[in-house]
Amino acid sequence: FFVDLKKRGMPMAPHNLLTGHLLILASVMPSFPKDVIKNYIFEVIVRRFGKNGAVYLDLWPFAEPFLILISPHLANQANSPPVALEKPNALRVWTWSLSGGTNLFDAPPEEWKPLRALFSRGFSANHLMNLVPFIVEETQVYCSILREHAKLADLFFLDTTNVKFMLDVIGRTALNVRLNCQVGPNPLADSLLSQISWKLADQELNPLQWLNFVRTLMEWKNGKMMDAYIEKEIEKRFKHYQQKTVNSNEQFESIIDLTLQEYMADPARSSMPKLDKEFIMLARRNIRMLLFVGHDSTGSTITYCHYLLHQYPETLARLRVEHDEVLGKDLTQAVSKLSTDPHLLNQLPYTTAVIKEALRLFPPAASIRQGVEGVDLVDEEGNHYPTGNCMVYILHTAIQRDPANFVRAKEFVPERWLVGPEDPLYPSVKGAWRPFEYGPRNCIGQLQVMVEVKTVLALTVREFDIKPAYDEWDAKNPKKGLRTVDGNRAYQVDEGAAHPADHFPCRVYIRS
Ligand code: HEM
Repeated sequence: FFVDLKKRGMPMAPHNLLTGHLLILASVMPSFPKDVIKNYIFEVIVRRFGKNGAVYLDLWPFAEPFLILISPHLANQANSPPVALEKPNALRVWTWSLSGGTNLFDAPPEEWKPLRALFSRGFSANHLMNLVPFIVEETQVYCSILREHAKLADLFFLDTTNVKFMLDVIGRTALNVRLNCQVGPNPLADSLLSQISWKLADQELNPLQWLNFVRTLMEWKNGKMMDAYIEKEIEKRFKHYQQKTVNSNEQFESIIDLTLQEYMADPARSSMPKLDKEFIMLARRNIRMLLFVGHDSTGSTITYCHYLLHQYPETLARLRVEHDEVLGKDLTQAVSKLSTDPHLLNQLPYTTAVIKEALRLFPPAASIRQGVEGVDLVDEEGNHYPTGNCMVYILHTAIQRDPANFVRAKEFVPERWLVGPEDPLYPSVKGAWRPFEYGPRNCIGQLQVMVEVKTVLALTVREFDIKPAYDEWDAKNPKKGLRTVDGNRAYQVDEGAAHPADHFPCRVYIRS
């Protein structure tokens, strides 16, 4: 396949019949810290050997052929059907131990369409505002944990704290249950976190993964635990649904409640006395998947917001002014104001810009599609790139940090999201900001992310100063080798989503 691509003049690094591009990959790796996310390495290969932001990469026997993209122009085409709808099998190897089987995230097109329709009500803008009081409630627990760390004056790992915080939030918004994993053990949260940690970062690239029997056993055990917990909660939601037809005053409904209503709206099902097996399986798998995608990337985004705000004190000051203006200077009032009037979150344009800019510099995800035989991408010069037989991989970090796409690309400049087309800062390249991807399979949870992160920033940045403690951590834990990427110590590592290296050691202080 690669010999043929090469004959047709497709861009790639020098190719060896036996080792493909593995040695090229190995030659780039030493210029990065050992634990770095592979996307940084792929970017170097595209820039060195690619053409107009595309390169073919052969990592056999570890992976299927890749077509890697760092051009917004080509990425936009990859997110138009038919390529936009197809997900590769390699992705399923990774996601199924988390979800237990096919789900909205990885389903083939014909199964995906009805699933997306079934779940979309739970993610609508209107519904999201109902969630704010519950997000606020979990944020109060989060703040009390930060206060405790401030009191103890200890070094702790902000990213780990944020991941648990977001698990509590997604437990609430997806399943209507308080997991309380910020403050203690919870079987569902613990099994999910164990499942993630058992997944070798390189699982999808390792053809011998099935030899690890202990992991297989642990994945089975964690899966059973998650299924049992979720099934019990789904049954509770079904009982609630049945009662609710009598008492329709209840305000709050989680994603599973709305999905259940949508499912039962079919007249053939409306008189069902109990839930059918088909729905239970579908709900179980998708709730498992939502618990994963709904906490991981958002936790990382909150960490990077704090990291960048610490590095840019003027931005932090401006953010605090916006919160004073919209929520009042009395911090004790902010909680009740947000809970009673969640629409206040729509009056925080600078906060929105801060989050968008953090997602630009440190996008927690990338995008992957299965190419389709006979479908080519075409660059600005008219060159064709066949997608058939390839996983089409779009590198968000590379696109979003590229000076060709953004003025002052490496700097944290939220102001760029507030200016008009006449301003040189204005982001004018179509598809250059794509943390949630575009097209039919874009992130269904993106509005929820913005609501969650705005709430957290609104309730933390005025009370706390969060200071990275990497220097202190490194002094206590000396390691050989590189420890920064592009000057950043909090470079991204692969932990499901992309997270800051070493879980972001930090100290927190209460502001006077
Ligand atoms: C900062 C946080 C998040 C980021 C950056 C993010 C990013 C993404 C991206 C890039 C995709 C497309 C993946 C691809 O093209 O291969 C995606 C899909 C998806 N995301 Fe998110 N996501 C975030 C949070 C969430 C949340 C909170 C939820 C739900 C509670 C969620 C649910 C989903 C689902 C279900 C899909 C699959 C959609 C489909 O195929 O129809 N995400 N996300």
